[in-house]
Amino acid sequence: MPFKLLTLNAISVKGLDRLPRDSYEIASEFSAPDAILLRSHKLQPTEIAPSVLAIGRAGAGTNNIPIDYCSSKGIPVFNSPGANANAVKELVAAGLLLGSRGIVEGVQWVNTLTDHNDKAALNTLLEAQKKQFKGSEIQGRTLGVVGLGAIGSLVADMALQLGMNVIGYDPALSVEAAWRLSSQVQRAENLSSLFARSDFITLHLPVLDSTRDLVNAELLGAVKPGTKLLNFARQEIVHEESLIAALESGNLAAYIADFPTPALIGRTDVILMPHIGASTDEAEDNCAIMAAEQLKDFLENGNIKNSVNFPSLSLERTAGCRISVTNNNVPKILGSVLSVLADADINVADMLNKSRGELAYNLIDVETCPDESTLARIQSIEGVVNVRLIGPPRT
Ligand SMILES: NC(=O)c1ccc[n+]([C@@H]2O[C@H](COP(=O)([O-])OP(=O)(O)OC[C@H]3O[C@@H](n4cnc5c(N)ncnc54)[C@H](O)[C@@H]3O)[C@@H](O)[C@H]2O)c1
Ligand SMILES: O=C(O)[C@H](O)COP(=O)(O)O
Repeated sequence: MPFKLLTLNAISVKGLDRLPRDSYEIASEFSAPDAILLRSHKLQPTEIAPSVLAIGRAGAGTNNIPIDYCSSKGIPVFNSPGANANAVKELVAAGLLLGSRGIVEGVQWVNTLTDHNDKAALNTLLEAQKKQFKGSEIQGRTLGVVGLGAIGSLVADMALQLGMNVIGYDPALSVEAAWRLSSQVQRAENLSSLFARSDFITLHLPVLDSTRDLVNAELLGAVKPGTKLLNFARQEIVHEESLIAALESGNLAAYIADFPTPALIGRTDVILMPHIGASTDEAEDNCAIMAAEQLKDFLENGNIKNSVNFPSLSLERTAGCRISVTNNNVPKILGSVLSVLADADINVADMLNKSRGELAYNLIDVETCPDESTLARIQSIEGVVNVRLIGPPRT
């Protein structure tokens, strides 16, 4: 039986092509899909059918997915870390320049000159008026980067290459991200210090309960007059009323962001883009390929890579069947599962077990495939969230 994959956003064909059509049916409507692949679609628990085994986010942020609900149902949610980072970095470069030079106002003004048919007169007008659009250079200015993961570290490098000083803040920097980071990036001890020292501040962290409204009146009160804030992460990270107050006080000179809201649209001190940070051919392909390959490996082998709620786990296939078991992360459950297999005279060829937070996940390769009643006995063990029989390896 082919796997049914429900897509809830347009997903790059290059990604979908990683899923052979003899093994995968792909459609934007299915009543009982095996997996869901999406981008920013705001997924409601009611849209997740009981048949869903996994959810793939072709992108970085997973705040549009009800993660706690998925964990409670034993559904791993995957994302595509780093796959769109370069696209965002390039837009941040544009954002720094849009915030420093009279580009937006200048282009808008030029577009009003459609009835000027005389080239020489037009040129005289342009030369007389261009002083309105004078800006300043970013070289030598200080950029504060909040969040030094896939995007933040690329932005930091790009800014150094443009001759900026870079200060970074990330309280949970991963070891890989730390290795990627240039030694020229100065470390801020805390956010207030970063906000106080920067000419530009750029946000590259996820929206979580702990980061919602992180940029508040106190932090915005600490900035130097003339500071510009860039937000290509998520609107929810910036407290909107405090942002508007900081702009109106003149302390914050500009807000350049990828997340328009009614209160921000039309302000001359705000430049808004329609959430296009990851909207490049390259990023869309990279994200879709990564998400599709991760879902494929999970559906066909139970392996997990780049999940935001499950542990990473990969076990090379042996010839026979594989069972995956998700359970609450408490003692004795794995022992009970193995007892059920022993009672059914099923020999274990290989196994791997890992936990993350409140969940544990196990892959058990068996020499004979268990029948429905053996699987039902495993499912009935207290603390088992779900059990799945994965057929022999596909070639
Ligand atoms: N505009 C867009 O189209 C677009 C595209 C991609 C990603 N994003 C957003 O950018 C976010 C970051 O993406 P990424 O790929 O760099 O993710 P990432 O996971 O590689 O990096 C995020 C970093 O933020 C850090 N962090 C967490 N809490 C923090 C805090 N309180 N203060 C400072 N740092 C903190 C983490 O430790 C991590 O290093 C995504 O979660 C998404 O919301 C937006
Ligand atoms: O978190 C992300 O990856 C970005 O916000 C991109 O979202 P998109 O896939 O809807 O463009």
